Amino acid sequence: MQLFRTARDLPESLLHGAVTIGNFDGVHRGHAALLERLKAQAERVGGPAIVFTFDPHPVRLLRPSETPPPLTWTDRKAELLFDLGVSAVISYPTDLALLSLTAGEFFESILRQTLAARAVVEGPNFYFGKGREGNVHTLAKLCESAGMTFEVVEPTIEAGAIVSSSRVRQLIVDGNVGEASQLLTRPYRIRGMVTHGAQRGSKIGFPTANVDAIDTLLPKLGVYAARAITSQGTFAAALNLGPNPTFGEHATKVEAHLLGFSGSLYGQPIELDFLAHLRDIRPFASIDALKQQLALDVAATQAIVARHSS
Ligand SMILES: Cc1cc2nc3c(=O)[nH]c(=O)nc-3n(C[C@H](O)[C@H](O)[C@H](O)COP(=O)(O)O)c2cc1C
Ligand SMILES: Nc1ncnc2c1ncn2[C@@H]1O[C@H](COP(=O)(O)OP(=O)(O)O)[C@@H](O)[C@H]1O
Repeated sequence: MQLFRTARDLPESLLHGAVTIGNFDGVHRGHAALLERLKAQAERVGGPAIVFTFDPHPVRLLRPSETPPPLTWTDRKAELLFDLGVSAVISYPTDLALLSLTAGEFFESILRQTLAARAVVEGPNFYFGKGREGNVHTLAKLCESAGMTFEVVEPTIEAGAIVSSSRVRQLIVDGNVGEASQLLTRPYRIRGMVTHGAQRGSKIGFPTANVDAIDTLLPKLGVYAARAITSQGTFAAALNLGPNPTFGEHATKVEAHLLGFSGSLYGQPIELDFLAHLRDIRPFASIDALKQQLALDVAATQAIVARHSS
């Protein structure tokens, strides 16, 4: 299981396998179903199961203003793909040279010369080559003439609709993180670095790690039950994503109170799994009223995290 950030000088073990190309943002159940077919094709041809993905997403280079933040950072995506049994992930450093290849050139350069693929697996809405000129019909013909197997995997349907990264993204934007987790293979996760806040949290008995430098999509503002993954262990966490109106602070921040933790997290990386939306943020008439509500949020978090762990 290896993540490659280049397609140059790949080891021999990555050649002659089954390949799928795509963004795999979030790594959802539709992706998981496609990877089952990828693994079956890999076994059939006696080679590796390879995911070829892009970093950054091609649209980020072509139309930056139209690109929402991704659901997963590259290392996380690779970790999730490895958990689903993929042999290797190639995260291609997307550049304009790659994006200007025609469908035929892309096929020749990536699938034939770089990977010497024996089988290719895609969903029906796969497009490739300059201006998205190639589709599954183009690819089927190219594969046939090159003697490669090509398989199209039908999309996964859940509750009457196709499972897609954009559907997961919408659920997250709506704060519906529980439903998003159902469509993903794991709870929705963000990462960041712990910075200094106003130093109020410990004074009121609920210290919070303020999390900065988040590089993926943020859920709707609100209070959430979460799980915090730190270098000092994994903890249940009551999370506030938004302002602190009780203190007249209106800037959005992400802060997590870790249950059963004491010590310092300043300057350290942290990852947060969103398990459930608890309530909206609101101003409280007094600090005591806020503290009473925080105690309820902590109890709710404890119950939800316990349910997730069992
Ligand atoms: C689970 C949780 C829920 C919170 N809910 C609210 C809220 O509804 N309204 C509010 O004004 N502040 C809320 N807070 C934020 C506290 O006001 C905040 O943690 C405190 O101001 C500490 O800020 P500091 O980290 O900058 O010191 C919440 C914090 C947590 C951890
Ligand atoms: N249970 C805990 N949950 C979160 N942070 C904690 C906890 N215990 C100690 N800390 C530490 O205390 C800091 C938060 O304290 P706080 O008074 O809210 O300060 P700040 O306003 O700088 O975030 C965290 O960044 C972390 O280093």
